Amino acid sequence: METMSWQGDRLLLLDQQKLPSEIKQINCFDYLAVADAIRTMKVRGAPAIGAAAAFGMVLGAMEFSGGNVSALKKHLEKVAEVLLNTRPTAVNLFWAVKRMQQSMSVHLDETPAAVIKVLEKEAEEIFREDVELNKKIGYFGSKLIPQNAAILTHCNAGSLATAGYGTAIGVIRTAHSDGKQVTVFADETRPLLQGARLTAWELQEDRIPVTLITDSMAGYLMQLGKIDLVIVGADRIAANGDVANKIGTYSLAVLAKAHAIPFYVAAPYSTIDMALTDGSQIVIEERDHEEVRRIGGIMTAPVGIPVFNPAFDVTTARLISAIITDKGVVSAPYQEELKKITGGGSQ
Ligand SMILES: CSC[C@@H](O)[C@@H](O)C(=O)COP(=O)(O)O
Repeated sequence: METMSWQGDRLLLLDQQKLPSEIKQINCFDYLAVADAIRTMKVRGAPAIGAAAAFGMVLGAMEFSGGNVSALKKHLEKVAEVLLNTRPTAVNLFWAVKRMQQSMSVHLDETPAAVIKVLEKEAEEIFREDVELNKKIGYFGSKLIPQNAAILTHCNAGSLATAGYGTAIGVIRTAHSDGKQVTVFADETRPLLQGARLTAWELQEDRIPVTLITDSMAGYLMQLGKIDLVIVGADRIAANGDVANKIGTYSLAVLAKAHAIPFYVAAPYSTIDMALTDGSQIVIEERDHEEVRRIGGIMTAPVGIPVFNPAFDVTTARLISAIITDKGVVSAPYQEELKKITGGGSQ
């Protein structure tokens, strides 16, 4: 089942809040619905958020009536602001919206209808390109995966988190199809259980062997020698190689280092933010405290108990064995290599 599909007049999204107990699709007929789906994590995962926002820009443009192209451009600045204010950490969102705005900048002497067509083509290209990038990440990453490897992953960096195929899960998927007999341990990923609800489901659907563990079991499994490597996705990679990813990723990287286990990050170029010199500059989203007080909507803590709920953390570059990108595998020192991958540009 596809994460999203563009229907010409609306964006169809697989509602990831409902998975795996319900397979439900939602129609987004306007950009506000797309913004809401991103904010409420019906669509989530850095590249998927970027692609959804690109289609949100198209829907925003389609809602524009009357006026010339410069009025459309102004209207789209408002649309972009709404989309960009949904979630702060994944840079792919900012990258995709900026790319959409740039795509129209060379068509400003055309009619609004023609510009809307340009925007639609660009969003479709962002979507198509993401699948292609993931397959390249899979190709480069699979070479790092030994035969019979037991792989630990966190959150969901699979086809659900992207336009398709996945980044970290894309590497696992390629290694599996290369005949490497891999087995996966999926962290459940509190508080929203992307590992339990999404990764476990996605891998089971694809018949890739997967065992679910709670987040706190990872260290014990490493101590028992049951994990050969860790691979995760990323929401934003700073110029020095520091990586923001789902909360809990940093703890895994520290554990992996303590047990001398390789710790890999897989991400496309659109996740690299050369404008930030290091991870301390990454804005970490803090989400609703009820997400921690409840599991699956059921209260598991005293009413009103103080909570801290950062959705991401930053793993320092020195803990990362290598970053697997669509242009190849890079290792420390990261700055020069990441610059080459992005062409030196910032988002
Ligand atoms: C290819 S997805 C990479 C990351 O976006 C993923 O690991 C992650 O942290 C997702 O967080 P989420 O809060 O579910 O959007």
